[in-house]
Amino acid sequence: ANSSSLQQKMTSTVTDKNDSANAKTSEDKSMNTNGKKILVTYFSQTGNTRRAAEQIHNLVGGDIVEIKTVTPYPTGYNECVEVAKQEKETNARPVLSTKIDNMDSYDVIFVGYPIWWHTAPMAIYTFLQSYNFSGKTVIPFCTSASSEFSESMPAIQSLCPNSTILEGVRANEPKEVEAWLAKIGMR
Ligand SMILES: Cc1cc2nc3c(=O)[nH]c(=O)nc-3n(C[C@H](O)[C@H](O)[C@H](O)COP(=O)(O)O)c2cc1C
Repeated sequence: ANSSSLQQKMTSTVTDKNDSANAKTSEDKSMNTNGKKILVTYFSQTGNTRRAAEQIHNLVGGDIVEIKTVTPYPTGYNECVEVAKQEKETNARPVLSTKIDNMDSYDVIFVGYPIWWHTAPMAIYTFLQSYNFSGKTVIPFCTSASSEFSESMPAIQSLCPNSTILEGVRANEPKEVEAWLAKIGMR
């Protein structure tokens, strides 16, 4: 391949690469993406998970997409808690407005969400059931008030039965996010 088409390929694979945040060698960078197409997805009601997703995206590159529901959740905390409780109890699948047409082209999908009622929000259940993640690498992360990441693991495991699921993290602390990405070989 000539250098300009290679360049094009690299930039379409790795967009928004934050070089100043990535002190590693170019060899490490290419190992990180190594022909793998990365997608960072997240659901966030109040912005915490969005911040974590943006940090991850800055560090690993790839594309980033917010998972949104057709019906927004109430902005009031108590009201939102009630709706979420109802959805969990009825095993609801809230309809998403987010559609990712080229999901097949991604190899590695980060999936971020707040812990709601000790699991992932039901919107994440809808999301993970909307695509075929077989053979793909799924990397979950959450934010929470106090719950451990592991509370959401049974949901992710049952929703992605044929995926390689890498160790997830509670991504509240930016420092821990960096350490975690290094640990799972994504930096
Ligand atoms: C409906 C609802 C349920 C929640 N349930 C839990 C929970 O079970 N455990 C916990 O530690 N935090 C819980 N929280 C707190 C959120 O997980 C936490 O604030 C998270 O960082 C919010 O992420 P976001 O800003 O991306 O929406 C809940 C919040 C809401 C709105």
